[in-house]
Amino acid sequence: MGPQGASSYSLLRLQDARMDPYSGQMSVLIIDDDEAICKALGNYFEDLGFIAYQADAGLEGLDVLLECRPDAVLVDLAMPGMGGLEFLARAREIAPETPMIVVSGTGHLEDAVEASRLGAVDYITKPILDMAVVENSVKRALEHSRLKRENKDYSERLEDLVLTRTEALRQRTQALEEANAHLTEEMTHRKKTEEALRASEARFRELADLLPQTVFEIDGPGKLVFINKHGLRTLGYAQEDIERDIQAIQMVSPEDRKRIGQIFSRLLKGEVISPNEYTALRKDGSQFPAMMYSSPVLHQGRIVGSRGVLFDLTDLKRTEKALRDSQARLSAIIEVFEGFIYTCTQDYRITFTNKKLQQHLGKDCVGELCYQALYGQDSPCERCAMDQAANGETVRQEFLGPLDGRWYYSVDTPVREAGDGASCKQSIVIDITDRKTAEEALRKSEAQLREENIRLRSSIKRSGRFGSIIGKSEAMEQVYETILKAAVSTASVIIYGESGTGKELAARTIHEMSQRAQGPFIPVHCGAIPPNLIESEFFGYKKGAFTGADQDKPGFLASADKGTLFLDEVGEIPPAMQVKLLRAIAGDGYTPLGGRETLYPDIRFVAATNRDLFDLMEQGALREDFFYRIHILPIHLPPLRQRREDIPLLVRHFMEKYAGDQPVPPMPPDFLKSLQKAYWRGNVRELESAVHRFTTLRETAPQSLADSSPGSGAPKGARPASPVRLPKLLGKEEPTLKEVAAAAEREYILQLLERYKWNRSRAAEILGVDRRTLFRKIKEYGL
Ligand SMILES: Nc1ncnc2c1ncn2[C@@H]1O[C@H](COP(=O)(O)OP(=O)(O)OP(=O)(O)O)[C@@H](O)[C@H]1O
Repeated sequence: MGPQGASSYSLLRLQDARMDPYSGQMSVLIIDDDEAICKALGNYFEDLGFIAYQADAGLEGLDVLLECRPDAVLVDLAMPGMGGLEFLARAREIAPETPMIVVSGTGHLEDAVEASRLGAVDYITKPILDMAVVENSVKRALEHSRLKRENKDYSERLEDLVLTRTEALRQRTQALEEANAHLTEEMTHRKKTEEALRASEARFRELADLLPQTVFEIDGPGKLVFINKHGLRTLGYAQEDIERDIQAIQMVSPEDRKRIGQIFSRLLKGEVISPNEYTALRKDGSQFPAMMYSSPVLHQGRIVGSRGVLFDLTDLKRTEKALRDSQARLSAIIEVFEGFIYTCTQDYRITFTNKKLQQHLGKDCVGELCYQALYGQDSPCERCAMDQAANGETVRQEFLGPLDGRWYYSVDTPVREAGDGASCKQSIVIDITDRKTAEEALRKSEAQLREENIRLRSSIKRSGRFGSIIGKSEAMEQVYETILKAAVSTASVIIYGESGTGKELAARTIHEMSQRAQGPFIPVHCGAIPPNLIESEFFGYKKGAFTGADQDKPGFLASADKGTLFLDEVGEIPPAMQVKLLRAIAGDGYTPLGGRETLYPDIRFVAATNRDLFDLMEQGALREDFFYRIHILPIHLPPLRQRREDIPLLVRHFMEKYAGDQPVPPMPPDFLKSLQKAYWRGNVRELESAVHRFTTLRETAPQSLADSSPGSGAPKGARPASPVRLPKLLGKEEPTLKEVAAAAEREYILQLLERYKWNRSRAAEILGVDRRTLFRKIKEYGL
């Protein structure tokens, strides 16, 4: 009997019976040699919706089991051939999971036990009185089998799950360990990097502190985090300000702060920012122009801030302004410049002409050939300085304009244009016709002057007089030459000569021949001024400057303004006064005693001395700087004994002078001879005195005659003074007592001076007065 198709089985019933939650028809194999039972059971289960397979023997049952794989098996025990127990044993091998239910008519307990041992899940005895018993048993068996299957599946799935999860866990643990190791390595690396970064930051800041520019660092949000020492100083902050609150330091003006913010955000995006100009701000609120260069600061590939340098542009701006100003001035000068200015290229093309030249030519001539447009030539001018200009030389020359016959002075300079060397020449041309004419006139007048000079010399030769100076000896002619030179110069003059040689006379002549002749000539006898008064005498004083200063008094410097100050006996000025005088001579001015204002007089200084100034310098009595300031134009007046040929002229001159309106008295025959032989230690002054005495007293024995032997130079012992001859000297019948005393004093001083060969120190000693007092008396009495 083959498997038979089952009648429809209610799925709903199956689901109600919770036998099979999944879709699909259940099947049951019924094995029984009793056909009726087999059929009844088959029909019954087919009615239930099962597919019912039927077999009438054990062996056939095994085949169906193998082929159809029923969900449950109902098997009889006692069957011909293979019995139920053997089937169970064999079936357990083929389909161990399929539930087997025994339906037997024997009812032996041993069979039931054996069937159970062989895997039967239930044991139903025949006759089957209620098919529902079989149905329930099958359903239970199917449920059990399902549960078992499910359990097995679940166990298997669980195992798989555990295995999968365990593997996943292992992998995750391994990944975590690896990640941990990586992280640790990363952290170490980062730590090292950060340490290196900190060290390099510190080095950067140390270096930045050495730079002479403002170096700063700003973080991402735009806040100052570092500024070097120079920056602090430039912005007027102190180290404490940084320590207190570095972010309070504002480097730029409030208006520029916004701009900076925008620039930093661009910088943070990695943009390259070109340098910008800002108005930098100092702590005290003052501002200055500055240029800022910024570059991004990278940390691990990320821009975290910026670093920059701030340059103070004050000097640059000032220079730029000065340059602009000077350019403007230059343009203004070019605009009003009275000469011609033009530039041209190396192929003689005009590139620029100034207004003056344009007016002169009636057009600008730019682009035209210079030699044609300016000089009316067919080829470059012979004097053209183009080649020299190309070599970087400046050429100055005078030339006669070929078109107008006027004289010009030109300065040709190379014009260097950026990059291409001496690409063209600039010429400045000035009309010098007037100067040339004046020069010509000057040359003519010089020639006339020379002629005049010659005439003057020959007139000196004839008359033996140069201004008020008498003498025509060669030595004196040389003196006149130097006086003339001194008269046309403004340099300081120093006159050397023994006492009485005419130093003051020479100084006065210089003054009278100079351009200052209309100004005052102030002689100062420095040796006669008491040291304590010297400053007030020279500088003058203001009312109230000291006790007794009851009104302003101008000093010698004020009196000599626009004239000549003659410093006689210059070596007698004390060194302290020399310093002050030096300043005044050098143009630094002076201040009167008790005054506030510095005065700058316009004075020509002429000094004189009968002493050796080098000796005085060595002794420390004369400052070197003072000496070199006054010793510029020296004049040496020769002593009278070295120009005896001038004596007759001088005698004649003085005799006329002292005779006044009276006729010149006749001179005894030997008198002139004796005068020419005398030593004349007191020089012209002494000679003048002798002639004076002769004219008034008819005295013919000058003291110097005593030393007339040639080579004699020193007094030969003192002799008693002659009685004083007063009444005649006074020229007055009844002089006052004061006049008599003064005349006696004058006469006695003169006698002493003559006796001691004008040795004033000796005379002062005998007179019991100091040298200054004696100097004063000599001047006072005109000795
Ligand atoms: N060459 C001269 N011709 C005419 N007079 C002269 C000449 N030299 C000197 N004298 C007269 O001699 C006198 C003295 O001259 P002066 O005072 O110029 O001499 P000094 O060298 O300045 O003397 P000291 O050094 O003593 O001041 C004056 O009266 C002056 O007129």
